[in-house]
Amino acid sequence: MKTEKEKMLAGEMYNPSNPELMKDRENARRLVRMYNQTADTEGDKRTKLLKELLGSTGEHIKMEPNIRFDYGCNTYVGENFFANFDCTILDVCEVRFGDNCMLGPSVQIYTATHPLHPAERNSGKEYAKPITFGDNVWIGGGAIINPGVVVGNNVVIASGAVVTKNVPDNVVVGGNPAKVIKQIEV
Ligand SMILES: CC(=O)SCCNC(=O)CCNC(=O)[C@H](O)C(C)(C)COP(=O)(O)OP(=O)(O)OC[C@H]1O[C@@H](n2cnc3c(N)ncnc32)[C@H](O)[C@@H]1OP(=O)(O)O
Repeated sequence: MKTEKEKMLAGEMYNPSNPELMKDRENARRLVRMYNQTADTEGDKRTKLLKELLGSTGEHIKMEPNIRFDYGCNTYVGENFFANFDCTILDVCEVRFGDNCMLGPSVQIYTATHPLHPAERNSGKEYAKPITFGDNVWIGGGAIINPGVVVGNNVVIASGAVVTKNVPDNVVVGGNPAKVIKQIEV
């Protein structure tokens, strides 16, 4: 039989009050709190904390405080990752970034979701869908990425976009819901 954690990562309905999951979230909050209390002069400490918090990182990673994660360990970032202030990643399912990805301020990435039917939602059970980004993705400030979205390579997501569907390679998308604004010749 699957554990609640295995169900969660598989995108199935799971119980978030499960003790193992609560412990994982407490650990993430501890590391996030330490990170958000660091000074700008403590670059090495920030890198060390991010490497402890996240599932994996490249050599070069920078995130401006404050950061927020549900688990941290379910987020995997490639080489040269940068996130500006106030990045929120609800990584109930996996969030994966390729290389050279850059996030503007207040970007929000939500794998977490809930049943639409009120009786099912009120049961307390919930589920999530993974989110994936290719290489060379720039996400503008205030963009929201919804559960289950797959973003291609060489993509620009305009500021304030709400991305609800998959995004192909080499495009700029923007708006709510986000649509292709222009192609990028690569
Ligand atoms: C890592 C960091 O810290 S980044 C710092 C934070 N900075 C940002 O978040 C800025 C993000 N930049 C943007 O959103 C820009 O608008 C870009 C990069 C997406 C597009 O820039 P450009 O290629 O110069 O596009 P341009 O200004 O020519 O606009 C093209 C069309 O898209 C529309 N558009 C531009 N930005 C947006 C937007 N954020 N949302 C919706 N539509 C937009 C324009 O109105 C225009 O529409 P039209 O053709 O009907 O007139």
